[in-house]
Amino acid sequence: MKIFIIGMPGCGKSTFGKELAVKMGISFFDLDDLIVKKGGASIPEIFEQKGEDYFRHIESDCLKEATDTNETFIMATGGGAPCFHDNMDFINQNGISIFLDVNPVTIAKRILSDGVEERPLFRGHNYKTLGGALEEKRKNRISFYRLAQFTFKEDEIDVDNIIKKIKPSL
Ligand SMILES: Nc1ncnc2c1ncn2[C@@H]1O[C@H](COP(=O)(O)OP(=O)(O)OP(=O)(O)O)[C@@H](O)[C@H]1O
Ligand SMILES: O=C(O)C1=C[C@@H](O)[C@@H](O)[C@H](O)C1
Ligand SMILES: [Mg+2]
Repeated sequence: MKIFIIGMPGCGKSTFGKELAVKMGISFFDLDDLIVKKGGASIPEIFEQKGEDYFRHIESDCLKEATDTNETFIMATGGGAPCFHDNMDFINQNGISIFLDVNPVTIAKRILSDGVEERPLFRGHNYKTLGGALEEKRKNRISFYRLAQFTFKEDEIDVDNIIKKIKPSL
C-alpha cells in the first residue's frame, strides 16, 4: 500500500507523514527531497535557474519513478504536486490520498515562524501579506486537493484518529 499526503505548503505533511510512518512501521519520504537529488540543486535554485515549468516536470517524473515499486510507503508530496500534469489522477490510481486541510491563517503563522526564504512561492511575503497569498493559492488548488480519498481538517489531524479512518482502505 502506498499513502500520499497532500496539502498546502506548511500544512504539516512531513511532520504528520513521519509520525504515521513510525506508528505503521513503514517507510517515509518527501517528494521534494527526491527532486533535490534528481535536480542536483535545492528547490529555490531549481526555480531560479530553470523556472517553474522545469520544476513541475521533474516533480512529476520523481513522483512516478518513486511509485514504481512494490514496496509500501508514505510519501509527503510537494504542496503543488497534486495540481500539475496528471499527478492527482496518478496518485489516486496508485494508492491512498490524504488531504491535510489546514486553515491558511494557521499555515501563515507556521511559515512565518519557520522563515519564508526556503519557499520560492512565498519569498518576500510578511505577516501582512502571507495570509492573503495562501488564501489565493488555496482557491486555485482546492479543486485538486478535494480529489483526495480522505480529507482531515486541522483539529482532526491525529495519527490514531487517521489510522482508524483509513484502516478499512488499507
Ligand atoms: N499539527 C501541528 N501543530 C503545530 N505545528 C505543526 C503541526 N504540524 C506541523 N507543524 C509545524 O508547521 C511547520 C510546517 O510543517 P511541515 O514541514 O510538516 O509541513 P509541510 O506540509 O511538510 O511543509 P512543506 O510544504 O514545506 O513540505 C513546521 O514548523 C512544523 O513543526
Ligand atoms: O506549493 C508549492 O508549489 C511548492 C511546495 C514545496 O513543497 C515545493 O515543492 C516547492 O517549493 C513548490
Ligand atoms: Mg514537507
